[in-house]
Amino acid sequence: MTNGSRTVPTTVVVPTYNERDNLPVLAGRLLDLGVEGLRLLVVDDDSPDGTGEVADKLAAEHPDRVAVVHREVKDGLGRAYVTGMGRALADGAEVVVQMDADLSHPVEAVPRLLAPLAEGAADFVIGSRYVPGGSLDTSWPWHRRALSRWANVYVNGVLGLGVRDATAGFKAWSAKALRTVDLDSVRSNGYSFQVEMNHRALSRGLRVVEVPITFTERVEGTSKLTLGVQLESALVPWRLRFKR
Ligand SMILES: Nc1nc2c(ncn2[C@@H]2O[C@H](COP(=O)(O)OP(=O)(O)O[C@H]3O[C@H](CO)[C@@H](O)[C@H](O)[C@@H]3O)[C@@H](O)[C@H]2O)c(=O)[nH]1
Repeated sequence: MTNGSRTVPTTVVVPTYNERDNLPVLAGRLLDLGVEGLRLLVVDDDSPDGTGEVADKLAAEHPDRVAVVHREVKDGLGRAYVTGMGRALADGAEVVVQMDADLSHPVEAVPRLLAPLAEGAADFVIGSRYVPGGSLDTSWPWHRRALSRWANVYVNGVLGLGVRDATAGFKAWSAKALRTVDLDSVRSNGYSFQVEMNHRALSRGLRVVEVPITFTERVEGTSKLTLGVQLESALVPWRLRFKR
């Protein structure tokens, strides 16, 4: 990303667990975007399918553009993001993008997520399925569609965030915004991580813009959505509301 004539160091953080077939496709498309200063940071949790080795190979092929953090056990999406975002900031990133490895988030939309940050119009940007122009792949299972819609109504009802896609996992953050949310004290680990990040950011006065994206159902691999993640998601908005 550039700001005037200056290249802005931009890191895309991608958590992976069993994404062997998806990761090389995602990496290739990200590196081919033509976004100046863009790097990829993979956070892998010792995936049994060998995703970590695939990531190491990508890093060896693109030493200036791809890096890998290996964690020893599967420890959840939220903590993977906290680790990856912290590392990106420590390495000098001024903008951090978060996205899934499974190609459900459209790679070509990354520049549209970066634009409001470059223009100074937002502190963080949500790739949103629920603003005009955004959409959900019709092949997403009906129960996931219903759960996603319901989660947004629920979260906004409890917390009044005022964002249309409160659980979205495709976002771009300025470094200042990530420092303001105080990553190290984030507690949520499933997709309520997204809710907690929004809540922290908005309650600290940060500005958000939602840009429309089309969310596509993954082709390879499986979702890691568990009952535990869903229960956490039901409880987290209340914990945040009463600040416990
Ligand atoms: N390192 C690591 N990565 C993980 C873990 N669990 C999941 N991931 C990675 O996190 C990404 C998202 O995981 P999925 O399991 O595919 O997510 P999902 O259920 O489809 O949920 C997506 O949509 C939700 C909104 O509907 C989002 O809230 C969520 O963040 C994600 O984008 C993938 O790249 C996956 O490999 C983990 O424990 N550790």
